[in-house]
Amino acid sequence: MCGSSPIPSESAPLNNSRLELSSNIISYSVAAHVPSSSLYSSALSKSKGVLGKFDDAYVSGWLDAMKSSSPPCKQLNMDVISEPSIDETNEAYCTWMMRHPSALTSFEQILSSIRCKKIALFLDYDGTLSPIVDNPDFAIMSNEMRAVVKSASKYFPTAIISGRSCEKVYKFVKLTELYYAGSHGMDIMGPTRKNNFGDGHANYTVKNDELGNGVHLFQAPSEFLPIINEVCSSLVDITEDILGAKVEYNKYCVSVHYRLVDEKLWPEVARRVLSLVDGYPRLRVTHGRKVLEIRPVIDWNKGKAVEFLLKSLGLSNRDDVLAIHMGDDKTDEDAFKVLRDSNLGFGILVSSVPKETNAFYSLRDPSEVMEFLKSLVKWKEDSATAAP
Ligand SMILES: O=P(O)(O)OC[C@H]1O[C@H](O[C@H]2O[C@H](CO)[C@@H](O)[C@H](O)[C@H]2O)[C@H](O)[C@@H](O)[C@@H]1O
Repeated sequence: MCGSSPIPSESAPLNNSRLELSSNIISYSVAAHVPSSSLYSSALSKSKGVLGKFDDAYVSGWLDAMKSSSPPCKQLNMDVISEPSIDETNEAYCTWMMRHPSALTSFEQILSSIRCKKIALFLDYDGTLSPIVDNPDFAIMSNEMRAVVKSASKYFPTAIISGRSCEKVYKFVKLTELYYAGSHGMDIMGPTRKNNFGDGHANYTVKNDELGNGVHLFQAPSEFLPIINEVCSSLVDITEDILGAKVEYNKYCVSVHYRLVDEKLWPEVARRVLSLVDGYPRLRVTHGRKVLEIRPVIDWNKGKAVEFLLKSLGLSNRDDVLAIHMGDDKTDEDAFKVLRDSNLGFGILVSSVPKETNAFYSLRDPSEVMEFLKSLVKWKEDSATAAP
């Protein structure tokens, strides 16, 4: 599985190209893995005349990233993709685990570092709280996972930090007691009962809405919204003939999924997306797990969102606070790095294959995430019972 180079490079070169998106639009071509030859020719001919600098050499840089952006799927169980188990991994994975030990087997060690500290929890959604599935609309969180996240939030301030929009991730999680940082942290909401955060921040707004009556604590400049809407519509148009391509609107970002696109057409997906975004100097393209993400060129990411939330919660610059961020994606590295560099806490990478990471610990998959959260809650409950 790991081959001669065991560390997949999810951070392969992404340009700072620009792009934008649309409204509540989700386009999903028919779910099938192998497009017909007529679809091939349709998809390929559509691109003629727009390539320009987006030639094969340029696109191939992206292709490497696209191919390595999610572990290969070994088994299909219903709609859930089971990634390679630890039993199937080779020596490289074991070596990697020595550098990024399991947060479960290291739980006692973790306890020794968090005892007497106030914990803040930052949780990615896709691939961390829910398993990676083919169709992003079906990335359902189990009731058991929801229950343990709810229990954790009773003891620790807990935030979901996702590439999805706040509204969308809230529809999956459905817990009003949490903080939500959607669009990779560009849209942050908190529960209404704790509405004294964000004072003095330039982008602070308060607005009740359908998100459990939450309040907005931070938002990227609203001028990006029409741009994103426009780009989203264009992306839907230019990918409609690519079987399996899906465009997902995430408010300040747009995702172009290619998980279900035949691999032969991946260069075409990249070419079209890069070409379109190139016309939007204020947008750029990054990649996640079998997804290209179009987002504003602003200095904001999941790491900044973690810092913002810690400050908002009165938890920054304190020796008695320890933050834990758990995530599976390249975008989670910004949060891992902030915690590592500032000594504010540590990251836990959720991965069943070796990856370059700034996280200290690792967990294999969402089921291990759930076990870890359960252990944290149990430790807290036991400590409360044992207290005089
Ligand atoms: O930060 P996250 O919460 O991890 O969001 C990142 C992207 O997650 C979703 O896509 C990923 O999960 C899908 C469902 O399992 C999967 O089909 C897709 O291939 C993955 O890339 C979400 O749909 C994207 O919009 C998020 O940006």
